Amino acid sequence: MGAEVDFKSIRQDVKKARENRLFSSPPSPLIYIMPTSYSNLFFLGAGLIFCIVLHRRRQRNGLSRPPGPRGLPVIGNLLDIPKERSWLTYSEWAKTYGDIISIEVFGQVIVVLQSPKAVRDLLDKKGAIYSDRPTLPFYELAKWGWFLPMARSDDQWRAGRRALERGLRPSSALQYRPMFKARTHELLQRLIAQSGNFKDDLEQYESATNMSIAYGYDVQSNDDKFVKTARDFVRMTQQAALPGSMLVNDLPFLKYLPDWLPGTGFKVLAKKSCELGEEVINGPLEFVKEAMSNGTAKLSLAVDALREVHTAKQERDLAIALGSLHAAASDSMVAVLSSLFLVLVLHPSVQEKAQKELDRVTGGTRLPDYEDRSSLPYLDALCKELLRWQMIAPLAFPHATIEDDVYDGYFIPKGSLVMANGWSMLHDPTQYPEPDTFKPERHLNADGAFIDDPTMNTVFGFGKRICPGRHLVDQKLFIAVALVLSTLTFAKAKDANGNEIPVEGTFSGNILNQPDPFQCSIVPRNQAALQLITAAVE
Ligand code: HEM
Repeated sequence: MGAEVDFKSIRQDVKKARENRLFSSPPSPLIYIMPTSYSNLFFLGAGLIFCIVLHRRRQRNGLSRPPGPRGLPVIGNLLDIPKERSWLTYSEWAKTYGDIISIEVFGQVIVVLQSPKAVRDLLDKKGAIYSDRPTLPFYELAKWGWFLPMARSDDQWRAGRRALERGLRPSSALQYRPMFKARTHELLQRLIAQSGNFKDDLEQYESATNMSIAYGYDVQSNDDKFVKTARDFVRMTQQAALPGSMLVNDLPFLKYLPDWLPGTGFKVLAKKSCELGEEVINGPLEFVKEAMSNGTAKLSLAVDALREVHTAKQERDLAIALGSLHAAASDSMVAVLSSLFLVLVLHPSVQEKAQKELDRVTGGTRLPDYEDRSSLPYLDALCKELLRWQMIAPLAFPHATIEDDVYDGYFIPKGSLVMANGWSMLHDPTQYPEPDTFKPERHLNADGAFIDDPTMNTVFGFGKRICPGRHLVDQKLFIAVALVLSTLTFAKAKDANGNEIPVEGTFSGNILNQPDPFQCSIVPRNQAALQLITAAVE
């Protein structure tokens, strides 16, 4: 087992750092540009010079950058970027500036691509230039560069990608079908037990599937140490990525200041965050090695891959790939299935239509299975619409360029941060009429057959960085939606007086787009459904 990490003390440090405005969520950008002491004034002056030099260098070769809203001196467009759901603002800007826009924050050029063509031309066809990730000074200090979603495009990232692509390819995803069914049966049972917090139930389902694939590890509760560590780690990385959340990210030279100087508490936080990351990498793999040595290991990617590991470097690469898998996947299906529950509460007609289709196939006397998929086009369309309607990662993760480039007559400097706005592509009213309406029928043709729409791949990102978990999601989402809808009924919850509790149906987030908390009633559809659930988990 890896070194014990004192998570309580890390959480206290995060809290303290927030109070000291080293780390805040959501932050007020102004906090970081208002000098409050002489030392801050010095930092600000040095930062100004740094940004001006950077800005000049980025303007170099005579060509102009893509258009975008004009920013303020030094801080650039910092105040134009909303802290919540920034993809909506970028989509609005597309109407004025076109499919490719650029803005700047403290000298950092940010390019936003808003059409499938621009994304194909740059992120797919020029993947060799556009597949890096930006580094944030806090990530460097916390040594988080190993985490695949934010790793630079170096050899270690390539090794990790190779391991995940191999373990998660379509044929491998098929072998997890029995496990997906079993974990969904457990989820159904927890949902009808009515803990009152379906998000907890979804989180446990999500980590149970991921930990099973990666390590053959059975998650018994949401308090599981490996699960909590991964979740803490991912949430920290998301918070630290928010523009303006860490002063050192905006003024990178601060990282060179000596630790004893006041205002450098972020360095202590970074050191502890590094320990958290190491625990995500090593903790579960140590468990697998121990289980292998005493003969109790279950089939998993780890067991398969450890047989081929001969050097410490290979073991480290594997530990990083698997740690990335279970941490990267920790919130994704929770967001998608929460959206499903919201849709079923807000649109009873969708629930009715899907259940009618399912009953036609199963007769209501058995649970649906993968073999039924070709007879369930509305259900497939519903899954696709869930991924489109409130896509969970509308801006994917930022890519970065490793060379200067010219596109459509615009200059895109090396080191630019490049975001693809999937929201504007999948909410383009010319392709998806009434884009904000949840309408599974848009994915069906006039004969009711499912339409395979290549633009829908946008939900999984782009080029060499496309989500390696996408084939798993295809298998996992279909069976989860089929089992949930065939056995359960969703409706608005009622208060003590029997009045319906209103559901706003709002979403929030800046990196991950998820429904705001809401209450709902979840009950078995009928006695037969209850018996099917009970029999499935026995
Ligand atoms: C509904 C579910 C999911 C969605 C919508 C989703 C979407 C995405 C997106 C948009 C990216 C960024 C791609 C880019 O930068 O261009 C990504 C990256 C990633 N995803 Fe997923 N994902 C999902 C589930 C999963 C699962 C289940 C796993 C693992 C089993 C996973 C593992 C990863 C990893 C490791 C990366 C980083 C890839 C890299 O940077 O090279 N994801 N995902």
